[in-house]
Amino acid sequence: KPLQKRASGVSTNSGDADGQSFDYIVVGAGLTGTTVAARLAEDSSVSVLLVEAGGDNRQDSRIYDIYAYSQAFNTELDWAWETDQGKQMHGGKTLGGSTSINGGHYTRGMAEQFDSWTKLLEDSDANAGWDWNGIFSYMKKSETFSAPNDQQKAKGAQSNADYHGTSGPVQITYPDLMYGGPQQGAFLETIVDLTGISHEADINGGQGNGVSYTPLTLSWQDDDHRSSAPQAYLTPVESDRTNWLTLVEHQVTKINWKEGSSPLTATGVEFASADGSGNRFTATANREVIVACGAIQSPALIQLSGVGDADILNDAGVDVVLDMKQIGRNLQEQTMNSVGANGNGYDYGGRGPSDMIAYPNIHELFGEDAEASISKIQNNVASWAESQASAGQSAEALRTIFDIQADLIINQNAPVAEMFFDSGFPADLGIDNWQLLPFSRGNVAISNNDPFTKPTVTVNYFSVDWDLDVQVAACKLGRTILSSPPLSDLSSGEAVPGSEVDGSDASWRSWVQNGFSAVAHPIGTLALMRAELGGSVGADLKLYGTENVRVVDASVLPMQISAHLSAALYGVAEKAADLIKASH
Ligand SMILES: Cc1cc2nc3c(=O)[nH]c(=O)nc-3n(C[C@H](O)[C@H](O)[C@H](O)COP(=O)(O)OP(=O)(O)OC[C@H]3O[C@@H](n4cnc5c(N)ncnc54)[C@H](O)[C@@H]3O)c2cc1C
Repeated sequence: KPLQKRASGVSTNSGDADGQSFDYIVVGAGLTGTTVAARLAEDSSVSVLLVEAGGDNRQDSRIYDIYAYSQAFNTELDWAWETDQGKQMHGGKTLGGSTSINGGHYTRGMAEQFDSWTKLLEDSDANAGWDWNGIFSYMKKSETFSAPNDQQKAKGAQSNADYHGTSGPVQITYPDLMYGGPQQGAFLETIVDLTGISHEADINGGQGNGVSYTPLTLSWQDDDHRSSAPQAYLTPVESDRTNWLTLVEHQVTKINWKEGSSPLTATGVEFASADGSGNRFTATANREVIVACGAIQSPALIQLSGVGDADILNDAGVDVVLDMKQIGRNLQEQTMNSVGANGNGYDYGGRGPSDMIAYPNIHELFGEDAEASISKIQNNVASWAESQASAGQSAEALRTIFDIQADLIINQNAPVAEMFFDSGFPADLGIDNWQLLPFSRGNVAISNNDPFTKPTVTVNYFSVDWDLDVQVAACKLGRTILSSPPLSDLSSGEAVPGSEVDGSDASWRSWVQNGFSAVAHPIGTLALMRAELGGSVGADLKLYGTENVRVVDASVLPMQISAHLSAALYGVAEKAADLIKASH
């Protein structure tokens, strides 16, 4: 019997996957799903189906134009989840997921933060490569770094070749229209003067604590357009990889299980048109189902498939297949407030995007109040674990995790805030400030059995008040920086918050709490940790209790890192692809 010819490339036709079988079915064509699917499909003897709820918008300028940041928000390209406290969290609903709508800023965090993940795993998995060295090598594998050219160097960009890859799919470099005016350099000088933070030539080698010009995920060979996950991993091989089908505009509605199997064995997935209309279809997975829907939709999909906290599933009307209360817990999201001053008419000297970022540690952020903040952590970490227990596995489990987090902050100088110097937002001289390492924990839970109802997202922002201390300290330091030389020489006065904040702690706290936004860096909801700590996957990334379901996306990060997330996640996804390949 001749082999049936299977469809490949990017399709909107459900019939191309319905009733078909594939070796691997990858759910969600965002950062991690696209990376894993592409690497698996390098083996021409296996077949790969990648399913994406959003459309293929690669030709849409809101996607490819790196200067169009935020134009996709609250459109069909954005999940725009509502969260507690009336906030909204953005996430890409399009081929490429959040890499198609994100800011493109490329930073990696601190080596010790990755190393700490091994402490959360079983002892037997301590050498499985879930540490800085292991993930750093995979970050490099994903990357082609183009060192700054002479004009970019003249504007301040520097790099260290040892930190970067030269032959990976994701293009990393500086924009041609990089700002060359006085503002970025003045911010750098001012924050170094005020805090003693070190000026790092290239912050992407695991040092993480410092202030630096930082590169972006964009391609100079392609007019400085965005180097999204599909532009990197799919577009170049789209017509060659006849063993790889990407089905867009279709949402996976549940994972199908083999009746009575234990551990649970996935037979494939059910899917439907992403507008929620029409029939349910089925595709079969010969080997594995790989979940990559991001930290909000992945736990929701697993709950819809009958795996999760029995109380949540019962309330939602979903039959319980496996009671695992940790699914969707341990959510960690960050908070942002921006401060700004009007300029004195100086020339920006380019178009950006902004690329000057500071990552202060607790001493640099709090200055003379640092010891008090350290004592606050030491004296309260046990009670915080108690107060967050319902969003974790138990108070005891959270205590173990919080002790590791506290050690990173207190003893390893892990950066506690990001201060992103933003030319033109919210005023000429802008600083976006965010708390990087919250102790507050939240959760994601489906509210009914309709896969097209978005899950309930509860972040519990600032439920540990130290998180608010950090957010306030960053905004205060931002104000001080804006009013100190040499940056203040470029200013004609503070614009935000201005007279709304009189400088008292109370006025800062209320301004921050009223005005903050979610950063859109959710992680942790299916964490890479021991089950007793509230983890959902082990070092092989297999969902506990299952035979052939892996999770490869931002859900698995057990704790926040002091960086934007994409660099780390490309590393995680590259590593995931290798371990899946090696296991068959
Ligand atoms: C507004 C914004 C700005 C950001 N800025 C930066 C930045 O400057 N630098 C940086 O490094 N990081 C940034 N990030 C973070 C980074 O982009 C994300 O952390 C990363 O993309 C997450 O990867 P992921 O694979 O977990 O999820 P995603 O990339 O979000 O992909 C998940 C995909 O799954 C799809 N999906 C979900 N459910 C289903 C389903 N049931 N069936 C089929 N498909 C489904 C989604 O539509 C989506 O395409 C930003 C993120 C956002 C939202």
